Amino acid sequence: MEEEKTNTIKENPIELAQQAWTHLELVRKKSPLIQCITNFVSMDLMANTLLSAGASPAMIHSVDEIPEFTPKSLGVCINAGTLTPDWLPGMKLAAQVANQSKKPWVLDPVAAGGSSFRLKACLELLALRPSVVRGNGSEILALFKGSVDSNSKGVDSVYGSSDAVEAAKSLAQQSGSIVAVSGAVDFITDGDKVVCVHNGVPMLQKLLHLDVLSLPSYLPLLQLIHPIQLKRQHLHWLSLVSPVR
Ligand SMILES: Nc1ncnc2c1ncn2[C@@H]1O[C@H](COP(=O)(O)OP(=O)(O)O)[C@@H](O)[C@H]1O
Ligand SMILES: Cc1ncsc1CCOP(=O)(O)O
Repeated sequence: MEEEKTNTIKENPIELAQQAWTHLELVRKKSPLIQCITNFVSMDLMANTLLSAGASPAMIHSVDEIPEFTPKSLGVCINAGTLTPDWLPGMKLAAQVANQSKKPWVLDPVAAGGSSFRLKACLELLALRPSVVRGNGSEILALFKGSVDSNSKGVDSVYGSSDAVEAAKSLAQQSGSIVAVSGAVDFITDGDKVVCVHNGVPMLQKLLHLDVLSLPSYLPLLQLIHPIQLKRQHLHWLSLVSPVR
């Protein structure tokens, strides 16, 4: 059904696995620096996951350091999970410095539809044109509609990922970002093509930050693989290197 509605891409799984391995080896060889501005809940896990991939994480969020530090990183991950007003300027500055230094950055708009403050902050970050936006169905729909969801359950989604595919495509077209929606099927779109990743495990809904689309910290690593521009086929390897699958 989803595949009929969307302009989906069929990939050769063996070729993808080979590419994924090559990419992982490259990450291990280069050990790139990834800056993360993320939530207090999964901060440790994000750092350890990046280390396990072979990267070098740095949880650095002070506006006093970002102008010097962000250009040294390969890419930046910005997660709004435990957002407070005092962290927002650092997030915005890191996004701007990343753009100026042509470094990719990923926006994880956690619980974007949960409150007016959070929604406004996530929309302001979205306006800074992230390379990748990664959210669950509720988060992507909230960004697309630009409205708070009265049914919001905070960080959990009240919609399936397939409910948000068209919103993700429109969001990608409007923002110029690659948009990834997690759920029973993970969808990744550049606004035209849609990659469907069918290897979800229900248990992953009950774990924080252990699935690949919930590992936005991995996404800047893709800059190593394609130094010019993040491409949707490079996102596919992420589905193959999850620590849980
Ligand atoms: N119903 C499901 N069946 C199988 N896998 C799922 C299901 N829901 C989520 N997943 C898996 O869990 C991952 C995390 O999805 P999700 O729970 O939407 O993320 P988040 O923690 O950001 O809300 C997905 O990428 C997918 O692999
Ligand atoms: C439970 C919770 N509350 C605020 S952020 C958060 C965790 C979000 O998890 P992730 O970092 O995987 O998006």
